[in-house]
Amino acid sequence: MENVIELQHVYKAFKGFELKDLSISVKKGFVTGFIGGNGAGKSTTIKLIMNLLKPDSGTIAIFGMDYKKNEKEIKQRIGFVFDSNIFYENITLAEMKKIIKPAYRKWDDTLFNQYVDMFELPLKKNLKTFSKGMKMKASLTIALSHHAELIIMDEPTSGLDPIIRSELLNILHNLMQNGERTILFSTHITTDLDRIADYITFIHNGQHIFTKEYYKIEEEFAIVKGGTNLLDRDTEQEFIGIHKTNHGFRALTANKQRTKNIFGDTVIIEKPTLEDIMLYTKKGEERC
Ligand SMILES: Nc1ncnc2c1ncn2[C@@H]1O[C@H](COP(=O)(O)OP(=O)(O)OP(=O)(O)O)[C@@H](O)[C@H]1O
Repeated sequence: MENVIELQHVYKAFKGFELKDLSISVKKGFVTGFIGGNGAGKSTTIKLIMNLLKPDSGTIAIFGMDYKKNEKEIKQRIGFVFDSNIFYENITLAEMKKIIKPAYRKWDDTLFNQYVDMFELPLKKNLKTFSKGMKMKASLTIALSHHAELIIMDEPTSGLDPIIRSELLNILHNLMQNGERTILFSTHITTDLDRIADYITFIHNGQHIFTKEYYKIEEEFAIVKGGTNLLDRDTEQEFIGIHKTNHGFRALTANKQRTKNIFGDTVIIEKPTLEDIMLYTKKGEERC
């Protein structure tokens, strides 16, 4: 399967933060949900992927190409759906289009007008009067109007109400039907990914924890509940993180089958959410 994005051993340091040896790939034709808590390094990774930041070491290939030689070609094929605050606010959407259109070889006015109609966006109103949801749709319209093959979205649903979020997720779902498009979608609203993500990439504290097909996460990981009498130094090692109360424990395992073999019927095993995986990974780290 073709990788549209490939990071190999990428290292980037800021004062007090490091992205460490990040090797991740994003597969063509799928939606990859990019998750991690606040400050995990999602935006930094996206900036590296967009060439808005340079890695200290390691390599980044987009569509198999390198930014040093092929920046223009790569940028033609990416649509970046950014945080609404980056918009030039004192112009209309029609004026915005005029500025952006000449930069793209494949700009398509018909498509632009179709999305403007579909999203019910006003062309002649100042962008600063747009709501967050409208800004998101305007940003997506621009990405789609130049036939972007790779759409990168940094926290696209944050700050949107549930109705607009749901609408956006439906739009993204429909966009994926031709199999040619790839979406990388960073979020900490993990429930949004239930509906559209094929793969999940999880980073924590600047480190890549895993990239997995969504359905495999549910096959491999599990929430385990039982009495604290079952816990000792050895059994605790089975879990990524444990939460103990007076009544018992709740823990996360990355090996559901092994946990079943060890604990049998003495524990309750449940399906984890992505939020559980993020929370217990943090808990596990605190325990160390
Ligand atoms: N230009 C910069 N200079 C110095 N430190 C930075 C810079 N950009 C990001 N950082 C730091 O890098 C860390 C990771 O930030 P980043 O924005 O990548 O995280 P994130 O996963 O996107 O978080 P959030 O979900 O809160 O947006 C943070 O500690 C942040 O303060």
